[in-house]
Amino acid sequence: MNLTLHNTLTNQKEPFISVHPERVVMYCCGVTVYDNCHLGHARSYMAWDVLRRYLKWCGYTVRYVQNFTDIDDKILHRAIVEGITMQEVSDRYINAYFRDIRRLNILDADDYPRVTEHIPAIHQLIQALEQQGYAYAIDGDVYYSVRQFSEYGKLSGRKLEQLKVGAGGRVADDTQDQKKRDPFDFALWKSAKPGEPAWESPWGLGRPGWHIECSAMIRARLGETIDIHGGGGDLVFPHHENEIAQSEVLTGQPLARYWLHNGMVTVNGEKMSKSLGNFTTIRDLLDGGWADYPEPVDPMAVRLFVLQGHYRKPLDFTKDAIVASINSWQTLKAGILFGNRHRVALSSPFASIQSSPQEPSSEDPWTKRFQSAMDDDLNTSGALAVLFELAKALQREGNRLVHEGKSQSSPELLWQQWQTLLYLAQVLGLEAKVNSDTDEATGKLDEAVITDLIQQRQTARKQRDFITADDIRAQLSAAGITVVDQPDGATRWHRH
Ligand SMILES: Nc1ncnc2c1ncn2[C@@H]1O[C@H](COP(=O)(O)OP(=O)(O)OP(=O)(O)O)[C@@H](O)[C@H]1O
Ligand SMILES: [Zn+2]
Repeated sequence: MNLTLHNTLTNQKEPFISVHPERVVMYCCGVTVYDNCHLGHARSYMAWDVLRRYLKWCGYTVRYVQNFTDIDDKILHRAIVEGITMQEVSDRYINAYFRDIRRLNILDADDYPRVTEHIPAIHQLIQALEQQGYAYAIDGDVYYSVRQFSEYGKLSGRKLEQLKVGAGGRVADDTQDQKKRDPFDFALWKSAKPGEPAWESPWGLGRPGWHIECSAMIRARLGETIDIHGGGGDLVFPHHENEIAQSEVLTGQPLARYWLHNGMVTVNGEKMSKSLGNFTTIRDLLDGGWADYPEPVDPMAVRLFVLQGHYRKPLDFTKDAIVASINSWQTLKAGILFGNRHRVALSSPFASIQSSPQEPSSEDPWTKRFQSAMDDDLNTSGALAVLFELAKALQREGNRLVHEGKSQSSPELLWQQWQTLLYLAQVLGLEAKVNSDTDEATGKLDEAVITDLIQQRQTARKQRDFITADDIRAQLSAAGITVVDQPDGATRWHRH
């Protein structure tokens, strides 16, 4: 196990060593649930999903917790506009979060704490800070006294003197800010304004500030020190800096050993964000609702788009980049479905396809290269290069099978390469679902494979390569598919 991860705290790549040798505890800041998720959110959660899958493959038991911010000015604003409660807004967008994020094959977290469920834990933490002189209350508001924490700024590398006054985060409020003893202080608890949802507290009716929620939820659900804390790079300051300040002054322990931050998805160089209005939702992208490319995009192509870049770097969202990923996915998918497509021709090891692929040996050269790329701070583009090489090698053999009736490598070797491809692709969450109506025992082709073959045949016909076109027709016919060319140039098919 040689995993190195870039730690924002030290600004360098460090060997990963967990607190407990077999377990990894991870927390990542979740979404504020007032709207549908966009591609920026998808990128963040995909990065942690890949890290989690990789850690599991490395043999760790991973506990992964991700919160939902369900108290926030933006949620409240939406509730007022729609004439519904804050909880109705957050419930709706929590459901939407699951609907969208699961389509991208991002695994569910082990736990999704919500702020509204942690009000007592938040009170306890604020009280402890107050008792020890790190927080003070004024007129029902409570503030963290930043100058009391000598290490403030250690994550972002900023010195207090350089900080912009009033950068308290998105919960900052002008009138309340005027009460602070020091402009750098930030709100832990905010007194209720008329008509706002509010909770009883030792300081009167109010609601928590934004930063305190993560400190309180980590403490309540995971303890004093976790292994990995993740989030977008835009959260380093002030959010994560404040989380450290709130938690570490009390425990004297690091809140997290490794702080990981993903780069932003950008549009023309600017962060994709709801507030800037330059966002594309996951849903629109997957359902053909993106004006630049009004066709449904395969969720796996979106995954490829994200994983082709390094998680720490900015990722510019353009039509060209998405189209390139759609095409790359076709290549990888053909490799992933190699066994399903050629099982009849290859018979023996392909006769019974298992539902989960066989784990490759650690001595396998493809696997070693994949692993060393991933060990290098999750170099997913390097890992993908290995998958593409495997897919292309299989594709060449597939073509031989179709054209020459036999492959160059033995079916056993092809089986092994194919299993390695399937297995490693799954470590990155890349899977081509075989339709449920596929009858694997009889070797029937599933729809994705058929459509793919028909597309290949159409391309061959356009290029006047009628031998390949006829081969594909024969292959489909052998699998029980009749191909009918329509007068308008389209091709239909049915099972015979
Ligand atoms: N454009 C983006 N690229 C990458 N990560 C992002 C992007 N936008 C948000 N994130 C990350 O997604 C997670 C949840 O974000 P959150 O709900 O706080 O959204 P946000 O930053 O307020 O976005 P918005 O301004 O669009 O509402 C955070 O870790 C955040 O850093
Ligand atoms: Zn957080």
